[in-house]
Amino acid sequence: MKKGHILVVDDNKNVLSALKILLQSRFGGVTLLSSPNTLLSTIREKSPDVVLLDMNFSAGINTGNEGLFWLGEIRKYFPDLPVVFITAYGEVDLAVRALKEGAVDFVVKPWDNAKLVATLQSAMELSLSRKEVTRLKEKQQVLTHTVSNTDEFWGRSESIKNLLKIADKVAMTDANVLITGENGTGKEVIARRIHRLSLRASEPMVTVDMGALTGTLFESELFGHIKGAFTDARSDRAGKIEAADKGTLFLDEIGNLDLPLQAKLLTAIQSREVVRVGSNRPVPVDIRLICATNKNLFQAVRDGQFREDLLYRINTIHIEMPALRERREDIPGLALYFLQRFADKYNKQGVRFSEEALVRMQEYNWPGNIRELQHTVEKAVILSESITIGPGDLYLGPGRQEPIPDLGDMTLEDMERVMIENAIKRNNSNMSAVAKELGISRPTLYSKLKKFGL
Ligand SMILES: Nc1ncnc2c1ncn2[C@@H]1O[C@H](COP(=O)(O)OP(=O)(O)OP(=O)(O)O)[C@@H](O)[C@H]1O
Repeated sequence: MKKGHILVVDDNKNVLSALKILLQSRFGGVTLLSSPNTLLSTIREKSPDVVLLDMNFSAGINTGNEGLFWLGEIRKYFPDLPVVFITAYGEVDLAVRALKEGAVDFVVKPWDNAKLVATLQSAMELSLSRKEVTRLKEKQQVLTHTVSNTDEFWGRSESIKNLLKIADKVAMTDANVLITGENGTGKEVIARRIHRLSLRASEPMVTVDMGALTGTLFESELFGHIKGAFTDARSDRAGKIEAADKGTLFLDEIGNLDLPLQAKLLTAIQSREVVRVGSNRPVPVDIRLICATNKNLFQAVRDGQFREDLLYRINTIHIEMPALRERREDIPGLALYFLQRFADKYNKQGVRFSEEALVRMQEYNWPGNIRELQHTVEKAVILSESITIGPGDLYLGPGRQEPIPDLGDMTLEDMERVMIENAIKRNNSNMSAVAKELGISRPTLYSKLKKFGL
């Protein structure tokens, strides 16, 4: 399919008609202008992807100043719109000046058709990727402004108060932050809060889930690629690191990154530059890095699975999210917060918890943490037939409400092991059910089984 819209500005009628014939068979649309006087209003009206601009318009004057003037105007009002100059033979010095002032390329008259089309096509790809970045930034701004403080509820426990104090203080700096903690403890929520309170809040926070992609695709997702770098690379594309320029890059599940990519990421962080796949041209980037993981990266370093120098780079400030069972005093507040939210969403105003339901929630261990509490409350609001949600409406399952055993001298690891062993027994070794009950993914469960030799 033909795509892209080219605006051609040249005072020579013959040039215009020749270009029209050539370009309309290759691009989605062509607009011709014989004088630049209405250039800005035409751009506003037609939204072209590329402007092909002559350097001289007044008869007898060939200083190129007119072209440069109009280039300046376009850059002022439409900074993302690529401009390609068309110059007379012998004006190459002038064209070089135009490149310095922001034109993306130039072609010399009389032009070679194939070369001209190729030049416009790559300018158009540039235009599309600039538009994509702008779109992402705008979208992010909308998100940043619609997520207000009321979308967070933290609680009053000492551990949470201390954590928020550190997070809010570090937000204003550009320090890299590592957030660790079990699944569902709010690592992403705290990352968003740090971004929102930072000086970069009007720029995007770009999230990359390091567990979702592998190999070249992943590398290109992070670093971008140039056309032809691999089979599916049909055009130049900026990666997520470039898209986060001037904003925050949130790398979720950083513990899943393999060693070769850890080395590339480290180089990018140290040099503050990225090199797109297939290119050797570094592009400068200005990012604030926030990483999250549920893995113990210090252990991963000892096991040779994570680079120590990278860990040292990403954890200038380390925030450890407490598990919900370690701050039980916050459970009722969080439950009521979610109750209010879902009562509004499902139009069940007036719905409330019975005393027993609140006690049961406070005693329960919440292996899936806040995410599990949120789902439990949502399900209860949807399914409960009375205005009062009782313990039975929480569907926490009999196995999950066992009294907390006397922990004696047990370490955190011992407890984890016992929890896994009990869950395996309860679920007759059905590993999907075990993972679900514990609120962790199957790969996480298997790596824990391996670790404990179960
Ligand atoms: N302080 C909070 N206030 C309100 N909701 C929260 C809070 N913390 C977490 N949540 C909710 O709990 C869910 C899990 O939070 P989040 O995704 O931030 O956890 P996570 O630790 O990043 O999880 P994972 O490790 O599984 O990616 C989300 O739906 C989030 O909205």
